[in-house]
Formats: sequence, structure tokens, C-alpha cells
Amino acid sequence: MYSNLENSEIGLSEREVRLNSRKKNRTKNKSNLVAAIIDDEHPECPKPPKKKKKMTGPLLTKDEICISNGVEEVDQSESVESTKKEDNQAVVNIDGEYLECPKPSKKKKKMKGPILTKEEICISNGVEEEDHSESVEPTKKEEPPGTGFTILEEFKVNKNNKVFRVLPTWLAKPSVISCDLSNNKMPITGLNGLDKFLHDALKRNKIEYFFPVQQQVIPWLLESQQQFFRPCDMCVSAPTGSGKTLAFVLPTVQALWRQSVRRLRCLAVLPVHDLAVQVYRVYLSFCAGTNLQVALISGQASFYDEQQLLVRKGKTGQYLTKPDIVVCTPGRLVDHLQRTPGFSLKSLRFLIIDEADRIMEEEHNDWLFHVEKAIGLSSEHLVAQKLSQPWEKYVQKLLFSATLSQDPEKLTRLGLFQPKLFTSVVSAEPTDNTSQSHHFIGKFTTPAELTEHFFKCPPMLKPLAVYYLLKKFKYRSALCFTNSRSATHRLCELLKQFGDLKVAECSSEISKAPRDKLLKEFSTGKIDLLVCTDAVSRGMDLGVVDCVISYDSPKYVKNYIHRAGRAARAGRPGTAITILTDSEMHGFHKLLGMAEKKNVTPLDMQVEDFEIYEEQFRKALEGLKNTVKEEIHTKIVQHDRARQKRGFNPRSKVGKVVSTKFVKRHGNNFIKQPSH
Ligand SMILES: Nc1ncnc2c1ncn2[C@@H]1O[C@H](COP(=O)(O)OP(=O)(O)OP(=O)(O)O)[C@@H](O)[C@H]1O
Repeated sequence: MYSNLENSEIGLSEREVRLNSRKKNRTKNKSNLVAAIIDDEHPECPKPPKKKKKMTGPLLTKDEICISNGVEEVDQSESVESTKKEDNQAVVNIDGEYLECPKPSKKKKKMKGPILTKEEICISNGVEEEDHSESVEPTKKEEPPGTGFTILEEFKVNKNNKVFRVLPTWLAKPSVISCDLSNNKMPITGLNGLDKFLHDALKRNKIEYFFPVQQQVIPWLLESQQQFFRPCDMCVSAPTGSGKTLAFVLPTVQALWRQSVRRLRCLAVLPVHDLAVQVYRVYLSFCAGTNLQVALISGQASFYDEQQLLVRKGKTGQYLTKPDIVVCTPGRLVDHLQRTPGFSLKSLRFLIIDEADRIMEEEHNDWLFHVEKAIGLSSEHLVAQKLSQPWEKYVQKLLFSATLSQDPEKLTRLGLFQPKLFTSVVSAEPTDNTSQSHHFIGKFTTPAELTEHFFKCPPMLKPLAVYYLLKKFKYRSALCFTNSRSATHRLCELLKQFGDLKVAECSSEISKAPRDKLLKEFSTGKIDLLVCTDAVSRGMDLGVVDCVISYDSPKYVKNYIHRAGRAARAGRPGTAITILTDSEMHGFHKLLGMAEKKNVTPLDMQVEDFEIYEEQFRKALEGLKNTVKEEIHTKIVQHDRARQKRGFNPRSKVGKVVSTKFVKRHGNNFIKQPSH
């Protein structure tokens, strides 16, 4: 009535008034429909008009009805055709007008609409994605109001319990090795099974006691060789300088020396030439007085010379193996397997992988694959071998490192046979009382005799800090690690300028022969300080080292462990000091956290203490400038000569441009201050 009055006032015709009122109703109903979509669980149903209107427009499709009831997705192909009123079904026309509102029924009624699939029901219940890790249990039937569909089952979602990582038994129950070398000694006469000539060799090398790793590993290996069945493989993770080399050299020599057959039966693989030389020397020393032949193939000699060491031709023309034991680097080994005729691993009994984590990380030329292929580790071979000579033909893999991965996934790649783990990385207390299983606390351990410190220092004063440390603590034999070859060179040149230290540098830039000479000089005490890169950090046994200084913070935790491990070897005391700038502090402590090391303490020293050497430092810096100039000049001359040899004129325009570029590149690198 009022609307009629209003409309008549503005002068509308009766037909226009009717249309307007219909429009208003439509908007009202649409807003109710939106409310219903927003609130999925409690669809707000618009109040039905008092009078039932006869439906004029086409019916809504099924999915439109579902949307109004909170169901977001349904099969588009199906439509609701029924014009009948259902108790639980909203009847709506195309304009969204509700012709009848559904009332929630108390009684369960037989479903008349199409049955929803499980997915559709899940969606309507708010479960958007099916989680496979969760179990779904059906519960009692329920019919949500206004759906128009009878839901047969409702789903209850139960969360599964958290899955904990379980280590394989051999990793969970290792044999524990003590890190304390000085308090866990055993006289060499106390270990049975070693022949007299080995005892003599030990005495010759001034070894009277066995260290913990040797006490455990040597008897286990000797025993494993006595068994009739296939010997188990072995993994050893023991601190740096704890005597791992002797732990594999003694039992392998003992196992091989009695048999006069000349075949390659032991292969020791090391990541780099320097380490291979070291192990080769130990084998030579302990094979003295036996018929055993040892060969080194690490790329130091020419390929032809190495071939002569490995094989010879017999009278009948067939190839014969010369050495019983070969110490090698992985790359060179693969070269010989592929290119040296007659070089065979078919008689191999021991495959020793020293610094195993490093070798496995680098995977030189997929060397293990080639070795296994050459050994013939396929299953048919194994069966054939077992039938012919049951115990002798199996290859026993022996892995050693101070930072051996105890990640089962990495270790499985090595195809170990029933491995036995010896490690020093375990907690004091077993995880449960019933079993002997150990909980791994940190990744790596350092020798008990090692004292570890860090020292905060401004970058420009770092070289002075190195000099001060040597003077204050009177270290006669120290190693100083940097992170790059150029930093090694700069620091070495600067420290030489102080004039009262015997300083030398060692990095991969120095070729093999001079490097061997240099390391020998350092081991015999002819050099006070050896500035070096991480090329010397792993496995190198450099005699008595009082202190290891990390001039640059180590990049990885393994670097830190191996650097520090050049000191405090064989039960001797030693110190490791890391010099840190403000910006390096955080990263370094993060590394220590990863290794769960809590024994690295700040060094009790002040930067102000360096003042006494300030004048000397200034002079050294001046001296460095002149050295740099001379070096750049020498480099340019060398470069020009090399160009001349190749037929270029160094004085030509092109030559000058190249020379300038060369100076920029090398000169700038060199002139940079020794600290960062
Ligand atoms: N029982 C022993 N008594 C005295 N010295 C020993 C004994 N065993 C080994 N050594 C000496 O200890 C030093 C370190 O030994 P080795 O190089 O085998 O250590 P490592 O455990 O392999 O260390 P890294 O992990 O750094 O390679 C060597 O100089 C070695 O001669």
C-alpha cells in the first residue's frame, strides 16, 4: 500500500510499480543466498514467503542448490528435475527467489536425490584434501540440514602417531672407542695374534702401546680372517691422530704375508696424493722383512712407470701382477683399471677406504663402481667364488675416517656386508636400560688432549694476532690455515717481513715434489710456521704440531675438526685457536653447535696487548708493498715471455692490453691487504 502511495507520488504506472517491487524482492533473496554460501555449516535460509507462489522460471541445477547449502563442487552433468516439494530441499527459481524453505526433518528419509561420492561428502564436511597419512573412520549416519542429500557416513579424522627415526642395529649398537689416548694404553705384548716380525717393526717405530682404536680394531680384523664364512665389513670413526692407519696396516699385513702367491690382495684408496704417500710409507715400514710388495699409484710418477710397477709379462706371454698391496688415489686407480692390460682385482681380499667420507663425497669418476666391476662383485661371481675357495675370495671393505658419516642412506651406497661400526661419537648413557643401544649426540669428536680456543680480533690486526700468538706462547711448530691460496701467499709474505720467523706456505699451487720437501722440513722442525690452505688439513701427519691457528674461520664443521686435528696427535697435547672477526663469530658458533662442541672457549688475550709489536707490524706492511711490486714485475716479465714463445709480440697493442688486464687481475689480488 505504502509502496503504491510512494510510487503514485513519483508518477509511475501500475505495471512499473509491480516490476519494481519484484526487483526489490529479488535483491533481498539474493543477499540471503550469499549469506548461505558464506556460512557453509549453518546456511542461513531465507524465510519463505507466506503465500506459495507458483514457480514460473526454470529450476536451479543441483550444483546451485549444493552451493547454497555449502557444498562447493558437484557433478555438473546432473540437474534437479523434480518440481515436487521435498521436506529437506529448498525450491528456488532461476532468479534466486526461494519458493519454499526446507525444514530440518527429525526422521531419516529415504534419499531421493543423487548420492554424493565420498569426495563430495568430504568437501561438504570441510575436508578439502585427502591426507593419506591420516586414517578415516566412518561413524554414524547424519543428515545435515538443508542439503537435500542423505549423507550415508560421516568421517572422523584420527592423526597417526609421530614416526621416529630408527637406526639399523649395527649403527645403533656400535663398539665405542675412547678419545682419551693417554689414559687408555695397552702394551703391544698384550695383543695376541700378531707375528714376531710385526712386534719388531712396532719397536723399530718406537711404538710400545696400542691406542684404543687399535686395541679394538686389530683383534676384530684378525679374528674375522679366521672365520670360515664371509667376513663382515667394517666402519671406523675415531678422532684425528688416534692411530687409525696402524689399525688397518697391521692386520692386513699379518693376513697376507704367509701366502707366497703374488697377486694383488689389498687395495688402500686415499683421496689425495699426499695421504697416499703417507700410508704407502707405513706399509713399506711394516712389510720390511717379508716377501710382500707394495706399490704406490697416485699420479706422481708417469703412467708408464706406474704400469711397470703393477704388471709384468710372464714367460708364456700372460700378464702377472707384481704387487701384493697397492696404495692409490681413486682417479688414478680407475685410469689403470681401464688402460693397464693385466691389472686385475680378481684376487682382492681387502678394500680399504681411508678418509672414507671425503672419497664418497667426491665420487671421482664413479671409482667404486669400476672397482666393484673389476672385483666381480656380481652375485654369480660370489656364488662361483664361494664354491671354489669359500673364505679367501671375499672382499672385506674397511672404512676409516675421523668424520665418517653415520647416515645409513649414505653408507648403504657402499654396499657393505653386515657391517660392524667402531665409533667414538656416542652418548655416555644408553637410550634404554634393556639394550646396549647408544644415542648419537654429536657428529664428530676431537682428541681429549686438544685444547680449543677462539679469539675475537679486528680484520686488519689478524696478521699481528698470529705473530703475537707465536711469540707469547713460544710455539716452535705451528700451522696457520686460510681459506684461499691468495690469502695464504699474502699472509706468508707479510709474516716473513717480521724477520725473526721461519715461515713457509703450502697450498695446491705448489707442485708435488717441492710440497713433499716442504712438509718434510716442517715435520723435522726446520720451519716455525707453515701457512696453508685446507689442502693440508685432512689426514696429514706432520710430526709434533704445538698449535693450529685458523686465520680464516673454517667454512664447514669437518674443516674445523680436521684442521684442529693436526695438533694433539698420538696422545700429545696441542692447541687449536680460531681467530674471528665480528662477522665470523655467528657462523663459527653455528658450526660448533652442529658438532655439539662445548669445549671451545674464548682465549684470555686482548688486542691492546699487540701494541708492543706495532712498530714491527708497520715495517712489515711497508716491506710487503715492495715485495708485491717486485712480484708483479716478475709476473709481467714471465707473462710476456710466455706470449713471445707463442708467437705474440708483447709490445704490440694487443699484447699491452692483455698485460694490463693481467696486472689488474693478479696485481689487485695480490695488493689486497692480508686481512678481509
Ligand atoms: N700406538 C701408537 N703409539 C705411538 N704412536 C702411534 C701409535 N699409533 C699411531 N701412532 C702415531 O700417531 C700418529 C697419528 O697416527 P695416524 O696418522 O694413523 O692417525 P689417524 O687416526 O689416521 O689421524 P687422521 O684422522 O688425522 O688421519 C702417527 O704419527 C703415528 O705414527
